[in-house]
Amino acid sequence: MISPSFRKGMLKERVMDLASQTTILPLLFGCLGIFSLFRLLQRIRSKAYLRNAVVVVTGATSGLGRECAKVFHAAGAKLVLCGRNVKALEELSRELAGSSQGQTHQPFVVTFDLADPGTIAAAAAEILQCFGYVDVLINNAGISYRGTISDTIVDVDRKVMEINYFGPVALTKALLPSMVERKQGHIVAISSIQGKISIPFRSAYSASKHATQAFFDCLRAEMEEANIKVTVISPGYIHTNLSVNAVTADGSRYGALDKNTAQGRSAAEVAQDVFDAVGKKKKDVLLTDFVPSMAVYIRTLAPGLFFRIMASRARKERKSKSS
Ligand SMILES: NC(=O)C1=CN([C@@H]2O[C@H](COP(=O)(O)OP(=O)(O)OC[C@H]3O[C@@H](n4cnc5c(N)ncnc54)[C@H](OP(=O)(O)O)[C@@H]3O)[C@@H](O)[C@H]2O)C=CC1
Ligand SMILES: CCCCCCCCCCCCCCCC(=O)OCC(=O)COP(=O)(O)O
Repeated sequence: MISPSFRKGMLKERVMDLASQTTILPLLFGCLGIFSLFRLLQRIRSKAYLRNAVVVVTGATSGLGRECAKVFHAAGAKLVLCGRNVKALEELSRELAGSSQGQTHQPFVVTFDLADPGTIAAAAAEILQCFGYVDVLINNAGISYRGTISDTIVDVDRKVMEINYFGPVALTKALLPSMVERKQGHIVAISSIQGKISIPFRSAYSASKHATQAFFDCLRAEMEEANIKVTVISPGYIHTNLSVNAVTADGSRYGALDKNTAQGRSAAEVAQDVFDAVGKKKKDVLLTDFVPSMAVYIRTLAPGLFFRIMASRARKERKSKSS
């Protein structure tokens, strides 16, 4: 037998439930609606920012650079494609022109070697001649490295620093005055999670990416007054030829696709993230899975633990190579 007071309590609870549902549900849908609208507006703003913008992509012959070229071109950017291989760049330029949907622009091609400091000023002048100015410079070109510090000749350290650090720095400095004059511009550096943490057997690569992070962080602060935006993007593994083209201790090509790289994210997907980050004028972006992201936090908050993990990683890798 249910007592009248108990029944009354239940009834009160049901009424309260119904009331809370009727207020919470519309509130929830309202918030979702506002959030979706906000994201839509953000996407429209990003696209408007990059439509008809002059975007320079270095390392456009393959991997992430090639995919960035596709994404930015499809969004209506005016591209300048850079690399060493003129045939590959012209092929890409034709492919982009052929795939055009909506209002797109025929890309220009500028070839130069980032490892040759003497070519960069002339390359920058050629880039500026394409459309008369540059809105966005994407410093994407780079090479990786594999080797032990003890076996690696210093020329290899210099080569990696030249391509990954001094080259992009020189190109940025050469294009900066015209951006400052226009009080408008955006510099993007494709770094790596290895610009935030060092992992064994990648000394030269990791050092070049740490230097990249530091330089472009300084640039962001110094250029704020001139309205020049700076975005540093730090991806984890991407499925590209980066490991195949990596340089080794004696300067020879590594020549193999590593398992980690093969299992990495698709370059097209990462290029879309790069587009979104640039469109939103983000300052610093990590594009990695949970574990590498955690590694960045552990390096900062518990460095001792991070160093132990890295030492154990080095021991294991050395053991697996010697067996
Ligand atoms: N793949 C990955 O796992 C990750 C990559 N990154 C970064 O992404 C960027 C792109 O690499 P990714 O696409 O993976 O690798 P790829 O090897 O596919 O592409 C590298 C690009 O850099 C260009 N390049 C290399 N050396 C030179 C040079 N001396 N002068 C001019 N251009 C040069 C290459 O052009 P060319 O035809 O002239 O050789 C190529 O277009 C790099 O900065 C890399 O460090 C960051 C994190 C992870
Ligand atoms: C939840 C506990 C977390 C514990 C953290 C353990 C630390 C794990 C170390 C993870 C290292 C990740 C390295 C990622 C490296 C990477 O993504 O590099 C990208 C590249 O630039 C690829 O270049 P490469 O030539 O090295 O293939």
